[in-house]
Amino acid sequence: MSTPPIATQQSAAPWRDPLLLLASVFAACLLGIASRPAGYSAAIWPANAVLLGLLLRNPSWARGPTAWICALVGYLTADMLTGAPWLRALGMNGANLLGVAVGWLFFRPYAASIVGFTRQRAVLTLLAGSSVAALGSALPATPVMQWAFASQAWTDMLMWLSSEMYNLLLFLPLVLAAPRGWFWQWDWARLLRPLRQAGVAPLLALLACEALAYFVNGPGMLGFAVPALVWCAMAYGVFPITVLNLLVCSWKTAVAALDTISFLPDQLAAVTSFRLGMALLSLAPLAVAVAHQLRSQTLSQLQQAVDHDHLTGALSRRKLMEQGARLVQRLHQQGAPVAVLLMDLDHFKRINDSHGHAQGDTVLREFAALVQRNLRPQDLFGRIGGEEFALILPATAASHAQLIGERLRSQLREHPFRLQDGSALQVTLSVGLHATQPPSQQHSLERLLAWADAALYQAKALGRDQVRGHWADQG
Ligand SMILES: Nc1nc2c(ncn2[C@@H]2O[C@H](COP(=O)(O)OP(=O)(O)OP(=O)(O)O)[C@@H](O)[C@H]2O)c(=O)[nH]1
Repeated sequence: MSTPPIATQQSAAPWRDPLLLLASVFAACLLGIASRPAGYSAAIWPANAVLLGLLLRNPSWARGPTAWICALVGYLTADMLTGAPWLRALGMNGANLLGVAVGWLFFRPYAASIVGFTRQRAVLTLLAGSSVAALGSALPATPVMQWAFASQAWTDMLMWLSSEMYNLLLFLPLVLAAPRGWFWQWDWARLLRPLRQAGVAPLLALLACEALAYFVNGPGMLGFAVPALVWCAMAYGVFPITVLNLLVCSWKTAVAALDTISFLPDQLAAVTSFRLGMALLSLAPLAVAVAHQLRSQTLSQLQQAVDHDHLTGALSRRKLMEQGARLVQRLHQQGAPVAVLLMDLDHFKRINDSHGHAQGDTVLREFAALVQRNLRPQDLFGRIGGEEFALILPATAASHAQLIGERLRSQLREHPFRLQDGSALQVTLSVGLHATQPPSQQHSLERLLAWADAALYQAKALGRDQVRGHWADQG
């Protein structure tokens, strides 16, 4: 699945993208600042992941200085409006920006697969890139933290690193997997579609697991949600699982913050272990959702290939017979007429022999396109084999079917097939048709096709380039 940039869905005003970036960074910073314990850096910091995700989704933004300047303004404004000294804000946010730049350089070659998670390896790429980006900001941040909070270098380094891993592995997938246009449209019907399709059972299982984890408590509670998250991943898909991962981890973080962990350096081991554990656990459901999404896409591509003729895009014979039989049966039950047309290009072998197989293929393709332009959505069009095609027209009387056959025949006759030497090739069509006379006639699709075939045989025998009908009283 290729996911186009979030922010290119509407008419592009030149100020809109930088403003969106600035506002996103500013809002994400405020969220992080709200989680900041007194006297230390924030417990969660989504701004870097949000910025990195936006830059990866909109590659042109990162090339000029505007996006980077807007991002810095967003960081600094949020920090200074909430009372941070300007020198500390500059140092810490410089480290944030450096981490984003390192992450962007790492992810840039993989942007096509990581945006929308279109390859299975994207989850491992996410882990590798997030580790590099986290290190890219933790290294320059460490001396700033030491200076700002008079703490120990090793402690600051690990606190920052684990926080960045947590933020990147939870917020970045959300931005990367957000569906097309989601940011602008807030299309709730579309967002809730997975829930409507797959039902609420996986979600209820998740709530039950979390309730159990809350009451059982202890270090093992981190893993309680995993089975339900895996179920949600298979049921709902990639974007919903990034949202659920974030909600579950935020909930666990809030419970841990109220209960046992202070998110201050004096609990370095617990904080680091908790953050890394949470972030790494979220990769399992994400990997399942990505694998499931890719499998579904492959299956639907295979189904498409099986159901359609690869040269002309018409239905395959098998699909036509399957769908057509159901359609004919339904029309019989409704007492509605149905017409069946068998169409065969005249002297097609000569086209192949005189102008080559490739030219023959072009004729087949253009003929199929011509027919398809004439179809209603409810009509079925399939390739029976070689240069023979069938049309099943529901609720169509014989006289109307005859007109359609004539129209296709004359359109093909006038269609300008251009040969390589510039000359024109004329192709003609023979059509045999049969239409049922409801309510008395009830015949199988095979029977209707056999009668249409008898009519086609007549059309060929009478000189080709014509439409012949077969009526039931002809036997
Ligand atoms: N180019 C091309 N030729 C095909 C394809 N499938 C079948 N054919 C050719 O279609 C030709 C059909 O020839 P015939 O069955 O003798 O029919 P015709 O020449 O159209 O003669 P009439 O039907 O009697 O008018 C054969 O030469 C096949 O090789 C295809 O996918 N591409």
